[in-house]
Amino acid sequence: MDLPLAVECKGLTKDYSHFKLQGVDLSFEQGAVMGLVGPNGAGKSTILRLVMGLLGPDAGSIRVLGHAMPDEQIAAKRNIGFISDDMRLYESETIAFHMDFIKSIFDTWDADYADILLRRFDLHKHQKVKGLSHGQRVKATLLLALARRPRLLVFDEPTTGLDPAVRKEVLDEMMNALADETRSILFSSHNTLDIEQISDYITFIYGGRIIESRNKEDFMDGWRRLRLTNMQSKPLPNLPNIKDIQQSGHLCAVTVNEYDESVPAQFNSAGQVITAIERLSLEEIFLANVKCAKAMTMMEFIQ
Ligand SMILES: Nc1ncnc2c1ncn2[C@@H]1O[C@H](COP(=O)(O)OP(=O)(O)OP(=O)(O)O)[C@@H](O)[C@H]1O
Repeated sequence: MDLPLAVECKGLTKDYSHFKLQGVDLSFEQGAVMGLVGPNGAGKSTILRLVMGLLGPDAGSIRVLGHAMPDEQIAAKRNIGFISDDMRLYESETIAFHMDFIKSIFDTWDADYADILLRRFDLHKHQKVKGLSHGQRVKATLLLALARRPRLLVFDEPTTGLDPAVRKEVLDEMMNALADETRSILFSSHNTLDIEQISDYITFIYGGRIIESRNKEDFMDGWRRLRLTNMQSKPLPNLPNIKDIQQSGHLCAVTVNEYDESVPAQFNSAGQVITAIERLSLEEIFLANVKCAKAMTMMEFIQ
């Protein structure tokens, strides 16, 4: 029997006074990692809160592991581990207290795995929360979520404020949690390296809208930077997929998406000499997407 999708959002809309999440479609299958990337205020946390049933949408539908949200959130949440910055542990209690507390609620608690995570994360279970550093708090929260063995992990900015070593530990453990092929992760991050490293799918959000959502290989493969020399100052071909142009004298760097073999041919036909065609990192794609989306928003505003 086919498993239900890990997350299936259709036409999600949420209207705040100064912000609107518009027509968000977002789906991925169990066993996959979906990374949400976008600038501050793009709507990433709002989407995660909708997925968790912490907010109700104004329009659209959400199913998580086959459960309609928010109506069936109690059933869904037995199988979801959620971590966000605004989650609070009891300051005057120990990590062990929290472990016992979660264990008393969730019969899926895996005590052996919890002990392994304590050692891996170098945490002391009798230490009180108020004495933990930021990185130790993130690791303790991750431990509490992972040791429940949820089918879906939802993380809002899991690596913000972590040093590179702790960041790696957290990412490694997120990946370890996927060893079973039906476990899934939905997470947001400003850190494009994290997204690039562990995601199967990437969704880019800007101004409450999805700009691109596809599997990582297609996402990364669709973007190129063409370096051109244009001694006779001929106009560039008029292509809708040109996303950025940097001109310096006769040298020009053109960033395109939806790249295929026909693109260089069109530049050649327009009399441009291509000196290099480069792939972009996710960081560069992020910056090009933001620049382009900002320009589009300005155009809509002016019209
Ligand atoms: N409860 C609320 N009431 C009014 N506006 C809100 C509310 N929650 C979020 N917003 C607005 O929605 C927009 C998107 O916020 P959201 O937290 O989803 O963005 P984000 O992409 O997660 O940003 P960041 O990367 O800075 O965390 C922001 O403009 C924010 O001010």
